[in-house]
Amino acid sequence: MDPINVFDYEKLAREKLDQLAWDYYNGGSDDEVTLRANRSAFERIRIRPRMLVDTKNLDMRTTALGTPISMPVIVAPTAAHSMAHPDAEIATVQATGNCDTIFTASTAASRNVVEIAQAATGPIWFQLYTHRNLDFSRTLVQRAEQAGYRAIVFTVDMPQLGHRERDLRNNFDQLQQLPTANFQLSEGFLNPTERHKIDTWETVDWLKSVTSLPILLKGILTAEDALLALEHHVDGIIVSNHGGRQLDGVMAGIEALPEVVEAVAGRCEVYMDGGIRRGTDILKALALGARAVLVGRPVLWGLAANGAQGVRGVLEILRSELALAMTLAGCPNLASITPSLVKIL
Ligand SMILES: Cc1cc2nc3c(=O)[nH]c(=O)nc-3n(C[C@H](O)[C@H](O)[C@H](O)COP(=O)(O)O)c2cc1C
Ligand SMILES: CCCCCCC(=O)C(=O)O
Repeated sequence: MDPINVFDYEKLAREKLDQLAWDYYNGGSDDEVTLRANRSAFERIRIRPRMLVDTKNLDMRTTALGTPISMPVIVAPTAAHSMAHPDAEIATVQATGNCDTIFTASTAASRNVVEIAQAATGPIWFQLYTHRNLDFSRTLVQRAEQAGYRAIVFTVDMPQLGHRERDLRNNFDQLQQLPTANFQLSEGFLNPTERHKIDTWETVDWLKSVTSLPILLKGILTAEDALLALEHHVDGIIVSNHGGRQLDGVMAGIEALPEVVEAVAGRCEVYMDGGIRRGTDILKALALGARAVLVGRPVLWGLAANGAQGVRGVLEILRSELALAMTLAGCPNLASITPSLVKIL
């Protein structure tokens, strides 16, 4: 039977992936409290649907930093897609473009920034982890800009890798063993373990000085940091706990979203990720002020299950679930999805 929800893709991925890849993809840090919270927090938010609303001409199109997208769903940056499928990021970027939305390429992708751009069939963003050698990072960012990426997503929640016990038990040292391609782009091979360990707010200023692309900070969870992000003139914030893979015990993305949205007060775009698995999850995130959501693992499950077709299958399921949720909640368009649509228990 064809998958009818993204959890069906998760089961198919489980059958295809070896234990090491499965654990790397699906695992979180420490006790995985935050990983579970990313899902369970959605259950504490209930929808207040409106009846007898004309939703015949349902419209879920929006823009992300000015780029038109067909639905408020964007593909999150995730490392090393070659562990899921030999077509790797080439399949993912093409399937995402064919769904008319944005693909975010990870610094730790298994294909390099230029190859991914050349294969793209739609808009792309580039996610940055800085390198100890900031000249290398500058070159990477500028290469992304030249290759046609439309924004830089600077991930700020990883001064160091989280304590991922599944990977430790599998003897999987990500920093040494992840199949990454960008680190081989420059003068000779640069070891991916040579991450820049001292990102500070000055790094945001540095980034602004080396690119004219809009900058989003990914990994913000508090009003305090959202205000600092505004002081440093970012264009967008992605409320995220890195899929429960960094500091265990932090708030779920959906729990942190309202305080960030309130602090930002419309001064930049706010996105969220973590645990989005259903159209109703997307509806709740939009009601709490996200402009769009990002999805991580479900895309990897689709890729593992059936390459580009699987990625497209996952994104189309999310689209049709969101359409149904909007119809049943009486929301003909995204503007009609407001905080009054939800009640937090
Ligand atoms: C296997 C895996 C690899 C990831 N790699 C990156 C990465 O390279 N850069 C990054 O900013 N976030 C990375 N993330 C975090 C995602 O961008 C995103 O925040 C998270 O997966 C969202 O949660 P979800 O998987 O529940 O949708 C990764 C997540 C996973 C599961
Ligand atoms: C440059 C090597 C670090 C890769 C980390 C990938 C990642 O973000 C993850 O969550 O895993």
